[in-house]
Amino acid sequence: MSVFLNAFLPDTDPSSKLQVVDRGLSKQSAEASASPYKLIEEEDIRELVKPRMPFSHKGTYGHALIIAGEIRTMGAAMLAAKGCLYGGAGLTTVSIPETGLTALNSALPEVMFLERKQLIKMKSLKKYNAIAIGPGIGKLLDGMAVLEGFFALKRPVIADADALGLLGEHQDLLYHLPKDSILTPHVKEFDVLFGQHKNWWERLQTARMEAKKLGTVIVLKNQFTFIIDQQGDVMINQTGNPAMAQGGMGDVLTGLVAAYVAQGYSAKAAAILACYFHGKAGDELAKDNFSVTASQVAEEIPKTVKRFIDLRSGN
Ligand SMILES: NC(=O)C1=CN([C@@H]2O[C@H](COP(=O)(O)OP(=O)(O)OC[C@H]3O[C@@H](n4cnc5c(N)ncnc54)[C@H](O)[C@@H]3O)[C@@H](O)[C@H]2O)[C@@H](O)CC1
Ligand SMILES: Nc1ncnc2c1ncn2[C@@H]1O[C@H](COP(=O)(O)OP(=O)(O)O)[C@@H](O)[C@H]1O
Repeated sequence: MSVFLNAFLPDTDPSSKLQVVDRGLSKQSAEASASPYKLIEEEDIRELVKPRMPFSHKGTYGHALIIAGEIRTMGAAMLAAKGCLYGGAGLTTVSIPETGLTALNSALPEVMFLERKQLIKMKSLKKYNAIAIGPGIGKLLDGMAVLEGFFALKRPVIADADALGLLGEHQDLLYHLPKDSILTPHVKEFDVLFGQHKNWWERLQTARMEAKKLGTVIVLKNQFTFIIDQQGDVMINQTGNPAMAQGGMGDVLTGLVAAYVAQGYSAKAAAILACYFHGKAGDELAKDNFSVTASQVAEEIPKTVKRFIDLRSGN
């Protein structure tokens, strides 16, 4: 039986009711029969996810830098760092204001710290395999200078929350985003970036066009998150549930995306794996909990991934 796009949208319109969604990612949209809309299936994740290797060490799994937090939203930085740590990055460094250092060392002793003033020293950034910017940075950090620096280095970034606000205000910068960057807007942030939309069908058409034009991956978050790749194909994530509708959930997702980029996955694969396991961890927690916190989701991720891999290998 065919599945139609409107089943995954919070609103309806005639076009989405007619748009067929393919099950699974294997069909390519160049094929005549393939739809640009594809449901992510368990089988797709099985093909993407890589096991931890014998004789591997922290260097094998990459070093992620998370630029996040200000006085009132230091928690966003902690949650993003936590998502990255529990997502399996070999090393995680967070750049927060120094006022958050005691909290960081108490809550997440595994995570290292980078002073904000180091961010504009480009040489010191070369060692990072993934750079995420935005959760809770507010307006205190000179985010523009930092973003311009990354862009000059041509380093892809994962941009979320307040960094998306900055890109929305400075469209010239948006169109200089390094290729293979990942944008992770929720619906309001998406409209700040690309203008107001009447409905989700229109929003998806814009996302497809912009992802192609920018050469980036766009993760448009909702109950069903849409991952739009550089070719304009739309992958629909089916995991996740309303118990996860709590502040900080997106911050954990950003950290998780960074963890997968650091581990060497492509921008598209990192976005797919992060959305899938983030939602699946939330689904497992929601079996016993009416609502789940962002911290719980981060902490659940290693178990969720382990169970998934063990099921594949029949353990
Ligand atoms: N512990 C912390 O420090 C937290 C910090 N956070 C950070 O705080 C900053 C600002 O977050 P805010 O929550 O104020 O601003 P947001 O821009 O995230 O949200 C503003 C409002 O938009 C609406 N909205 C959000 N998502 C929506 C959706 N999918 N559909 C419809 N409406 C939606 C909600 O009414 C929300 O109150 C961000 O940088 C964020 O990363 C938040 O993540 C919450 C937790
Ligand atoms: N009802 C829901 N069903 C599935 N996932 C949800 C639901 N509500 C929120 N989420 C997930 O939680 C995250 C929320 O992100 P975001 O709005 O950026 O949160 P925050 O800014 O508070 O960190 C997204 O990944 C979204 O898919």
